[in-house]
Amino acid sequence: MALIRLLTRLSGYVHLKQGLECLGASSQSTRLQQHTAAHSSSCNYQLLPDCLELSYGGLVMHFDYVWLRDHCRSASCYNSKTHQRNLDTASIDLNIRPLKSRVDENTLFLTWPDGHITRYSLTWLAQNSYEGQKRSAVQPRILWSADIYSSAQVPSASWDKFMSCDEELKNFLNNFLLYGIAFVEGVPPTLEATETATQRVSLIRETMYGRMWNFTSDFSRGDTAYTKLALDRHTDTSYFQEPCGIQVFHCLRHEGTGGRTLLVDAFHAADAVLQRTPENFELLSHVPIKHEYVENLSEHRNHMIGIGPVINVYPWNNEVYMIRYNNYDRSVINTVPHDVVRRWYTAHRQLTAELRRPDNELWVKLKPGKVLFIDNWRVLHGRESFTGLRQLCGCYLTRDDVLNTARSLGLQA
Ligand SMILES: C[N+](C)(C)CCCC[C@H](N)C(=O)O
Ligand SMILES: O=C(O)CCC(=O)C(=O)O
Ligand SMILES: [Fe+2]
Repeated sequence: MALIRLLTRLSGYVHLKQGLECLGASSQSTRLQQHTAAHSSSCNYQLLPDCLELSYGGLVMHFDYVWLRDHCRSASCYNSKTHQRNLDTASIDLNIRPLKSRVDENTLFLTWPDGHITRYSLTWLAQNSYEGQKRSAVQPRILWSADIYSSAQVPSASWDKFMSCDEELKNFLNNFLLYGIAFVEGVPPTLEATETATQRVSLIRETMYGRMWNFTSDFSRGDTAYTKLALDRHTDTSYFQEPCGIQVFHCLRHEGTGGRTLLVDAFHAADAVLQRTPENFELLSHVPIKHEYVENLSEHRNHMIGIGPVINVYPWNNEVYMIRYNNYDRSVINTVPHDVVRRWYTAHRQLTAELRRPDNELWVKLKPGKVLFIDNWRVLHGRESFTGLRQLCGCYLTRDDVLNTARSLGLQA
């Protein structure tokens, strides 16, 4: 079925071919070339009937003319103080083409039928072209097995520096973005200090579990998390339309045995599925799955529903950005026919086998003072069963605000 779509997406040839087709049909197309003397950055472009083709920095790119007019950054079209568009896109003639064009070393100039001139920096065009985006990752990451993560010896942030020094926060966030987990050590074992640590990174995302939570195995809520039972690897709040981006755990005390935390890089597992069986990856990234949380206690009544595929990818580069994987909270499958259901179960089994490979399991014992941040869109968590009193506090964070902090420190996020 959609495998063919996936393969064309991955091959990256489809648009190049379209470009050549418009070249073939270009009896009236203008052919202009310019070789700049500077370095190796030679630039060629031609005005094809329905797009501008630009070769620059080793890339062949195609820009639609309406797009080019829409992305004019001149003072009348774009407010560079607010970074907002002034131009009314709906006023652009959908058949617009430039009247004149030229290029110098770094800049392409287009003159539009009304005389308006747009300047585009060639590097800006390369960065913002579809062809450029297709090759690059939105979020560079290091996919890990337990061995890869352990050998990397990723340092934990230390509480004092973390709170006072931006460089420490930046390193922490850099590790968090690369691996999907990061630790702060030396945090006072209190809910208040945990809250202070999280607020250094982001806004707290309040949910029906509260803002900061502090829980033990008292079954105070209608969920297995509030017991002493083992929990298999999963993402939390898969039953939200937008699952919580980050989860924070701080074990304030444990007098007993067991209770270790399990962490698994689900993007690494998804990548193994993609490499070995692309049609299974395709199914997991297209079949909509419902997750549901139904709580019916006298003090707590909640009914949450979230729908979306297990693997969520950006369609232009097939990069995975979010996984929903929670077999406890997965609800009835009733939106696909039985033959697709069968193939989906096969695909889900393969992903599960990858997630359960012992070499993908990172086990850590959370101790008072050690705060764990987990990317809940990427890294699954679970826990071993335990005995005794175990008290865990933490919260969820707003993903947008974590990424915002990272960007403000100069990181790609
Ligand atoms: C973390 N905290 C104890 C507050 C909530 C646990 C939520 C558990 C739920 N089954 C889920 O996976 O989303
Ligand atoms: O008890 C734990 O270590 C984690 C439980 C859990 O999965 C959760 O609270 O989300
Ligand atoms: Fe959980």
